[in-house]
Amino acid sequence: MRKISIIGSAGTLGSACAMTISLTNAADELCLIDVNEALLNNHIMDLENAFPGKNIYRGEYEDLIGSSVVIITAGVPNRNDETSRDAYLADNLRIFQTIGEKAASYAPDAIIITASNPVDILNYYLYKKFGFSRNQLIGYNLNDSYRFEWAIRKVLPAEPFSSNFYTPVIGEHGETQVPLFSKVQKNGTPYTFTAKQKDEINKEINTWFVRFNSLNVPRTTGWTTGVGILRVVRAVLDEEETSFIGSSVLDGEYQQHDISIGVPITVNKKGILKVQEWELDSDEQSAFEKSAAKIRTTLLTHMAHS
Ligand SMILES: NC(=O)c1ccc[n+]([C@@H]2O[C@H](COP(=O)([O-])OP(=O)(O)OC[C@H]3O[C@@H](n4cnc5c(N)ncnc54)[C@H](O)[C@@H]3O)[C@@H](O)[C@H]2O)c1
Repeated sequence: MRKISIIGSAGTLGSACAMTISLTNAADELCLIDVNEALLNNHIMDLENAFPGKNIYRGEYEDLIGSSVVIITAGVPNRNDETSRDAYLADNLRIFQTIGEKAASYAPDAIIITASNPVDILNYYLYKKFGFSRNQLIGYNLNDSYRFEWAIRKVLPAEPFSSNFYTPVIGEHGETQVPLFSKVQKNGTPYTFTAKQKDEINKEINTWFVRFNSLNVPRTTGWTTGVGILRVVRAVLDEEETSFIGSSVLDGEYQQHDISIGVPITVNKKGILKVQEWELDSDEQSAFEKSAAKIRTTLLTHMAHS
């Protein structure tokens, strides 16, 4: 019995995840939770018509019982004038106090996929405050790797759509993210970039968040995230091991402790089995260390008060 619950499911991300999951056979039961009852009922009336053979319903926190996977996309509304996801931290920490308590009491053994921002901090908060083990907690940051591929395709001349790219991004899900040019593969073969190409690709990545917000529409990236979270959900329901980048609480890997940050992880239905320790180029290593230092500073500033 594969029961998936989504907290924040009336929102852009949560409803997109409900849709992408419903399009597959990933869940036998989909429990949707949100404080915005009217909007959630609107989604449910729509989804149950689209998928009449599926068990999709509005739940309360008690209905988290029996969940194999809990996806958290709850958060305060997006604002267009922010340049950093950290701007939502204080408000979302308050929301996570309740969500963390409820998830820990009703679904203590579930795999928890957190998407709410800032994702590295909130994933670590769940670990530190509510007794989840680190293998249960995955912070969702795959959009960064998807965006790296998008930027590469934008910059490389006439790259056919049939080319298959592997484009991992580690570090913070934020301004200090680290695209791993040294690990990019095209059709399974390492790909080498010129310095100019790297600069152009970095520019696309580094200006993306501000450009997206400057459209002056408060909607976040529901489609990208719905696609990526489905991938993570399938991986954590499977006996087989899969690897991808996720934010994980570290315990000595990459010489880091007491933070959650984007790293390569191996997962299956038991959650995170292993953090893979890749050898990084020296510039990537120092960028990763800077990224970890930024997360640690934010944690020290905010967690002291929570
Ligand atoms: N990790 C990523 O890649 C990624 C990508 C996009 C957005 N995000 C983040 O995901 C979060 C959600 O984004 P969105 O666009 O779906 O926002 P949204 O405003 O559309 O939806 C958030 C939902 O959370 C609900 N909510 C608030 N407090 C709640 C609570 N205590 N319990 C249950 N539900 C609650 C709201 O009613 C709302 O429906 C934001 O923090 C956003 O920054 C992360």
